[in-house]
Amino acid sequence: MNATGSLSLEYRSFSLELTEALETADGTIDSRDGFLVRLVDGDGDGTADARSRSAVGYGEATPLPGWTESHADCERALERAQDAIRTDGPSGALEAVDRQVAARHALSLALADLQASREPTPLYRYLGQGPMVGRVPVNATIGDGSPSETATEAQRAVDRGFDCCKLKVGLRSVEEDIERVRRVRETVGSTVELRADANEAWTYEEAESALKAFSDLGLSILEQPLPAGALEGHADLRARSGGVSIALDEGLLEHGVDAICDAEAADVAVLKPMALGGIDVARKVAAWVTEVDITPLVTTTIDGVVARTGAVHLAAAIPDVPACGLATGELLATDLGRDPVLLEKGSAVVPQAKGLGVSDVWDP
Ligand SMILES: O=C(O)CCC(=O)c1ccccc1C(=O)O
Ligand SMILES: [Mg+2]
Repeated sequence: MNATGSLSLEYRSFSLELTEALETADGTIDSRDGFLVRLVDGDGDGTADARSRSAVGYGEATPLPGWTESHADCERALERAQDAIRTDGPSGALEAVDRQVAARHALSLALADLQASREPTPLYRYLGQGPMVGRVPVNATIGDGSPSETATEAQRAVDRGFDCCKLKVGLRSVEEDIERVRRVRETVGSTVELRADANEAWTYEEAESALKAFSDLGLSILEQPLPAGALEGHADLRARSGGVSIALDEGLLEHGVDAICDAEAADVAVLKPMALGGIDVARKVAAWVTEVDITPLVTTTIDGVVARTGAVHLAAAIPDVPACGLATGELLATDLGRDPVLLEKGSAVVPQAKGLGVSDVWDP
């Protein structure tokens, strides 16, 4: 692609309601507001040759308070990128959004989509240079609810083909959360993988008593039981987790890989491309954590189809990735366009078209 001149960035805002608010210990998510980004690379002289050389890349910035910059800061960053890309090309534009992770996510995704489309190769192969990957395993995401509501939701997910369910915990007493997991286990049987995400809700003592019960119930992963700051606490929990893997999500964003590794605070690292600043950054973090024997897994921040599909490509570029939190499209009442990712028997079918494989998203 040309360094300067022919590359232009456009963005438009969107608001996507969830079908039902997702209750987490961090707060309730009921709508996702952000910006769809389009990069157009073309000489624009109108000749057939120029048109055949012109290409489009899509990106999405969907800020989430507490995880990324604010909506207003994101918009200002995209404005800067729009100016910078004209004068200084992609590297100048990336520099202009360097500290706004959602805006950087959008720009870097649009650049990667454009470049992969030109090669032409599916985005995950452009990212990972690895073999063809047909599908990546995914988990169902289940919000807070009573024990019987939670069991019903989990069974519904299993009936639709999921074999891994992640339950949001930490909004009720630990006893009740244990009861929820118990009811789910009784309902779905022993072969379904169960995980829980406390989003920092617990004290050490609460986490310890939850882990004891969760271990007996065959829970595979407990995500972020303690506040992000508690690296030592997570390391201590790991030492007595009874076979339950400890995952850090908020903790990874706060401390980075080195500190987590030094403290031996995690078995699993949760990678959210929107919060890390892009799938390119997340891909590097994935390689880095793998090297220090931490298992990477990918989740969305309940994003629109552009960012969600980017996250599917990221997961496909990670060898032997465990089930990822990518089945979040079904939580949205509306979306930016047609979903190119089919969910089938607990897996996301990876698009094999060039680039992201997302089209028809620009016109609302
Ligand atoms: O991992 C999943 O199943 C879905 C993603 C998810 O749980 C999430 C979505 C938005 C914000 C935070 C989180 C989280 O993992 O803590
Ligand atoms: Mg989490």
